[in-house]
Amino acid sequence: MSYADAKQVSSDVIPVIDITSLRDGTDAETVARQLHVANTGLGFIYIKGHGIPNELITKTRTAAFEFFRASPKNKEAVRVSKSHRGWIAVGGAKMEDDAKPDLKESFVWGYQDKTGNMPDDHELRGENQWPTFSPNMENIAMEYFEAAHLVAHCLMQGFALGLGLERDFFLQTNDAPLSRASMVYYPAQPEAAGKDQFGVGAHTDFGVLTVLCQDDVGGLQVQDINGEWIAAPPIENTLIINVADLLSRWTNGAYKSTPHRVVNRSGRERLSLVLAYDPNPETMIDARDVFGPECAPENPPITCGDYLNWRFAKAFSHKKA
Ligand SMILES: O=C(O)CCC(=O)C(=O)O
Ligand SMILES: [Fe+2]
Repeated sequence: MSYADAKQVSSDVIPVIDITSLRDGTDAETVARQLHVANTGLGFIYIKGHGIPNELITKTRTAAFEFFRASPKNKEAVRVSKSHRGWIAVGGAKMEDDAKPDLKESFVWGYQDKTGNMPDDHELRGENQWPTFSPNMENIAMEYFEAAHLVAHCLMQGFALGLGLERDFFLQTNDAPLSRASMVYYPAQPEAAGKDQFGVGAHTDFGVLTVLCQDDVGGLQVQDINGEWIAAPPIENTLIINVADLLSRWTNGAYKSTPHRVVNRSGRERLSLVLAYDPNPETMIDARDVFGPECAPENPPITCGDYLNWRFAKAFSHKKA
């Protein structure tokens, strides 16, 4: 296998779990058990029965393409702010200090209340930067944000049940989430870009849970426990979700946050909708709350907000400015 290739494996390595009966409550326990097994294994799952309407996905993707195809000058007007809202041009993100910048651009937005305001309680909060050239963007993006949050909430409830906790254990401070949503555009990666060029270099996700809506192009790869890269090809009508670092910390390493990367060799452009779900910034991440006072946490307790500040400062050049 040449560099940056990935093994094609059978579908049970990355399980497919239908969450319909968790969403409607008809058999939450069975789904919770399946989620628990998957999270203590690879930590990546295809989710069926997620409930995000296809039409919403389609219109969000259309808005995203309209945005990325706009002129650099127009996109410049919403260039990413210090609070991580807006357009991140190619070169704005890299996953390792000495890596080539990722070959992607993205548009990032976050929670706002029904009147369009957002709390001013954390460095990673700020006005969403809606492009004036795309008047529908705000409504569509916020509709998608809410729909993806319903999936995240449902999954967090399943995880809590799987861990033997109260269903809403992970959702106690959750009314103004620190989550970020992104539209991520990967141009077709030219062969000449070199073998150390990735759409997104190998990384684990920072926060609690990632809800990914990929398209039919492919290119996502996940590292298995032996260090081998395996392909996570598109499966129609599924989302991919993965445990991120803060949930791994919350569960004292029982849930796995697994490295992944994107190599878009398809010759086609690729577009993902990504929700990096996190609860409110004040949420205390302490494994003793999950496993009881006798648990010896591998990491000291930290708030969600402090943890994300630390991770962001490392990863994004606009936060280093
Ligand atoms: O686009 C994808 O398939 C993955 C994106 C990703 O890993 C991320 O945004 O953290
Ligand atoms: Fe990721």
